[in-house]
Amino acid sequence: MLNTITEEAIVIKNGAKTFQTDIENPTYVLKNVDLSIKKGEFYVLLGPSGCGKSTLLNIIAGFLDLSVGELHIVTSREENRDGRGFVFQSADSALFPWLTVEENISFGLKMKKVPPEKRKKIANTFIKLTGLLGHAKKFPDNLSGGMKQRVQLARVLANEPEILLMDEPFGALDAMTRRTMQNELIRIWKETNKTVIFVTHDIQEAILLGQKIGIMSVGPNSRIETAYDVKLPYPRDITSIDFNNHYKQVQTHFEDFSI
Ligand SMILES: Nc1ncnc2c1ncn2[C@@H]1O[C@H](COP(=O)(O)OP(=O)(O)OP(=O)(O)O)[C@@H](O)[C@H]1O
Repeated sequence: MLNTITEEAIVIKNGAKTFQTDIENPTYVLKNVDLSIKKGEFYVLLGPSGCGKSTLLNIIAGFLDLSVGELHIVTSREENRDGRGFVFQSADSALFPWLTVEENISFGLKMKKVPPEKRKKIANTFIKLTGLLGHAKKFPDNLSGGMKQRVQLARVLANEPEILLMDEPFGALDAMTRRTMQNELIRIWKETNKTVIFVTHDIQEAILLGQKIGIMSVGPNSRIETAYDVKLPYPRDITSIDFNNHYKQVQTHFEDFSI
């Protein structure tokens, strides 16, 4: 069963972003971006390299501001920023190598002055959820790429964000580990009911994961050209005829350039 979708969690109206200042006619990376993501939805941002996917994700994360337009984030937190958790492509640069798996996962809780016993309990919950049982006392250097990405995900989840922002989180993993992590992410999303925004330039990954795919046009002036619904049940079979039909339909948006 798909997660229940009831209301909007993220809305962008007529958004634009330029990194240029002090000129009269700036070049916009993003222009006329309209986006609406429902609470509990798994939304994939798909587009060619350099079109502005990470820029858009960073705007939703609050790391960057829109130059033009409106961004609305709806979470139940007093500080909306607390409602958002960001998973980076590289776990190596996100994790602290001098802390164990458990310490990495509970780091944010320690910063929030959560008492040690409660920290341990929360860390254990997410160690279990992300399949890290038996690895709590290890250091990141002694883990595989997939395990490190699990730790990063567990650390983000331990802060209980309502919105999970993921920037090509499996891009650096080998093909088999990547497939395992994709399946794990779907399981975790279903168990936790988060809103997920997932960036990729891989059409197959987009169809495998997303309920909706925001297909971005080539930059500059990139926008969400189409919000494409993937009405396939999970887990999805990449060898099925239905999957292949979706693939062909999405691919038509990218026929003029390689993504
Ligand atoms: N801080 C910055 N200052 C200036 N230009 C930037 C900055 N960040 C991104 N850009 C430019 O914005 C455009 C979009 O970059 P972005 O990284 O968002 O694209 P992307 O779609 O995520 O690319 P990729 O798939 O290759 O990671 C690029 O032309 C990039 O050079």
